[in-house]
Amino acid sequence: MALRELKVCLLGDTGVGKSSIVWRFVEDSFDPNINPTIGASFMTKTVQYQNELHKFLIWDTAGQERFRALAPMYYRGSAAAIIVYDITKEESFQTLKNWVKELRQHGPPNIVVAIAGNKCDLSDAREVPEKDAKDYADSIHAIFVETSAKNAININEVFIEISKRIPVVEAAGGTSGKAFKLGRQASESRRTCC
Ligand SMILES: Nc1nc2c(ncn2[C@@H]2O[C@H](COP(=O)(O)OP(=O)(O)OP(=O)(O)O)[C@@H](O)[C@H]2O)c(=O)[nH]1
Repeated sequence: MALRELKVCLLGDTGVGKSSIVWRFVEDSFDPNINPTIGASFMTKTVQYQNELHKFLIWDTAGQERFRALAPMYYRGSAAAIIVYDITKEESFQTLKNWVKELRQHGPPNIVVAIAGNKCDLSDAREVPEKDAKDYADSIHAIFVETSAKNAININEVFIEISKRIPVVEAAGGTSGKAFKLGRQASESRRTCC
């Protein structure tokens, strides 16, 4: 079975739950006292997707402003970016829009963008309506899902949706296996910028 390495970075304000999402995905656990990330942290997880193995190389960036300038090191060369906001913090949704702009200007041209509205277990304190976020995600052709790292809601789904949007690698020109071409994306057409 073919193994593909997919570099993925997580972006978003501090405290929105980026590390908790990664921890839930890789270790299937939740630490309520997790510390803020310093710089960035790295974890991997391999999952089967159709007839391929997808090894996610996950860079979890620090959301604090003082680390912001480091982000390009992590989104450069990424197959996908998961931009996280906190559904109980409107400000974190505005920050997300700034990350989308930055990726458009400086990110890889074909990067898959996934928007994760985290802490959906706190819907009583919601500040960002799900429909507004979904409409915005649709307008930029991004994956959208509301997640809860705490209650393990929709975490695997984010990565499955990314796998679905990664262009298929097809053998081209006979059976030598030496030449490859990128196939059309399985899902809807989308802008090439993000
Ligand atoms: N209720 C709830 N709390 C969460 C959830 N995800 C994370 N948290 C809490 O939110 C706080 C921040 O989580 P982190 O995962 O450290 O956030 P981060 O985005 O990685 O923050 P930085 O590393 O500073 O960028 C922690 O106290 C977590 O326990 C969630 O889905 N629901």
